[in-house]
Amino acid sequence: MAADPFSPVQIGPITIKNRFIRSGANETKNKNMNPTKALLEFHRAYAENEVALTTLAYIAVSKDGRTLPGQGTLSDESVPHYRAITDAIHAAGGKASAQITHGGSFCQIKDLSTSRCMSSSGGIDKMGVMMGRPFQRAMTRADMDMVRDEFATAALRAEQAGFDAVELHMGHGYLLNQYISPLSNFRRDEYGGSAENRVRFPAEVLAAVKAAVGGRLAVLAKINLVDGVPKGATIQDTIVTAKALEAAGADMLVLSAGRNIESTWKMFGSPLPYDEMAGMQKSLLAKLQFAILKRSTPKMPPFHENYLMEDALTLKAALGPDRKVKLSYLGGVQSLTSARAALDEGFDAVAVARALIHDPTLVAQWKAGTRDKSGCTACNRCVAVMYGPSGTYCPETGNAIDAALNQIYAGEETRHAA
Ligand SMILES: Cc1cc2nc3c(=O)[nH]c(=O)nc-3n(C[C@H](O)[C@H](O)[C@H](O)COP(=O)(O)O)c2cc1C
Repeated sequence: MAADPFSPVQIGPITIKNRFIRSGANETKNKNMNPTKALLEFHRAYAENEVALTTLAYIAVSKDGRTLPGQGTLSDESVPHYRAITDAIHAAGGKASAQITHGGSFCQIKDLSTSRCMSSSGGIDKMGVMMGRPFQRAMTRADMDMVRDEFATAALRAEQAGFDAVELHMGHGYLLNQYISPLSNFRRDEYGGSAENRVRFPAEVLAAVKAAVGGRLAVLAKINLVDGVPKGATIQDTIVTAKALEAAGADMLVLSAGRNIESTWKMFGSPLPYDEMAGMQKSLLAKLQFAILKRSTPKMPPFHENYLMEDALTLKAALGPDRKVKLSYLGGVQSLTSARAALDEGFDAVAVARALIHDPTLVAQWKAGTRDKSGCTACNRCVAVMYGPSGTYCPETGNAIDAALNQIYAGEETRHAA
């Protein structure tokens, strides 16, 4: 029977009050790797407006794992800052998830990281070429142990900071996806080759996180259904990936698609505004990067709601009726009607990013019955401004928790009052 969108659902050891998850979307509202009051207000608004689980996006497991200056890390220093945010979310009736991640070969911004970029495989990285830091090295077993332990430590710090869940980012081309995807994994050991081998390290990381916090925090993994380009991960690969992550103890899989360089259109179901993004860059190399990405974007059908449904249904069917792992549909949920359609298909929850960036009160409006369709046009200008000084907001609505908040708080850090 189809779930009521406003009925609770259990994810591992936690229960969230309804089926709506605010999907992780880089807020870039941290300063010196610590969250700001703007980040607190950003997420408080979601919790006050009926989002059951709001995800603080891209929290790097180490300083070297960041890809943008406004991203945070879970360090001993930042724990009290994050505690202030989770307290605010809890007081507003919501729950908080920390998306923990590492950029791997995407960590090319020289001022951000201290060491040479590392990835599943060595060589020249396409993004790195344009950022002036082209070479990445293949991770050794010692590197893999270090990163695995960093994920587990970050999860423990997330628990200290009052988070209810952690989400391991295994999609979109970041480090753990650099193992899963055949576009970036050329290893010849037991961590490369078949889909079973490619998911082995991400599954080890998940098992370490589960051993650290499982039973107290929900452990989610965000994965790609498909990479969306020839030679990329297929849905058959992802069936193997999902089964391995379920066996490693994942409580929920959040089902995304596409890679940051090769196939952003697959991730978003609509093209990125590359001209606007190029215009915001100072360096010629960065402008060139966006021009190349624009040229490589294929002609695609117009954006439509629930654009990842077909692959999501294939995966769900392959996991079978007795699957233990919960599944969150994601991709183009822009109305209560499309959210209901996903729940009617048997998904346990829906994750929403752009429609909630456009209007953080949307789920409350759905609950009150005052609105169905979001006004978000999937123009993706929120992605373009993410690289600017205000961090992520909707330039179309300039919503209540946008740049104004950043001005009020001017990057002020959020220290817990206690
Ligand atoms: C501005 C912006 C930033 C994003 N940053 C992240 C991120 O940090 N981590 C992540 O997993 N996904 C990120 N995403 C992807 C979204 O979580 C989501 O997968 C995608 O937008 C499709 O969902 P939607 O149709 O509900 O927007 C971002 C999306 C947007 C629009």
